[in-house]
Amino acid sequence: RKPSAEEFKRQHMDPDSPPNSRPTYCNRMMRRQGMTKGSCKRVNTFVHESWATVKAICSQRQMTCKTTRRNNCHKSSSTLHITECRLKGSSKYPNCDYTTTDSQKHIIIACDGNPYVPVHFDASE
Ligand SMILES: Nc1ncnc2c1ncn2[C@@H]1O[C@H](C(=O)NS(=O)(=O)C[C@H]2[C@@H](O)[C@H](n3ccc(=O)[nH]c3=O)O[C@@H]2CO)[C@@H](O)[C@H]1O
Repeated sequence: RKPSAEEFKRQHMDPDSPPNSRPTYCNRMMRRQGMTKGSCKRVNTFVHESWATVKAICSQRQMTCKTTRRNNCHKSSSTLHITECRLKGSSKYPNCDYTTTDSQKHIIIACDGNPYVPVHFDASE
């Protein structure tokens, strides 16, 4: 599927819920957002900030992406509230079982298109 802002929002935006360290958050959200169909997505980060805040990262200085050699990545100037979901080793499809880890980290996203908007979550640090 072509990466798009809508795809980014579906996979990575959860502005309405505060950082959520309930252990079931990831199991619920990964299913609700459609990332456990066909296979269990291994790693996924949800960002508990507004779309305006995340969109604004695209105007930060561009940098080389961590996961590709493209240079349309941008790092947030401040740390953001995120929840990282990581598939447990013991998890067996279709029961996708995730760890839920809250943190406040800088995020690195790729932006594309006109308007120039977030399309890919690259990394956090
Ligand atoms: N520069 C670009 N510019 C424009 N587009 C670009 C660019 N780069 C890729 N795409 C496209 O994006 C699409 C895509 O899904 N890429 S993905 O690497 O698999 C996404 C990762 C991420 O969702 C998740 N993850 C990972 C770490 C973490 O901390 N948190 C976390 O959530 O895991 C996934 C796998 O790592 C794909 O179509 C690719 O072509």
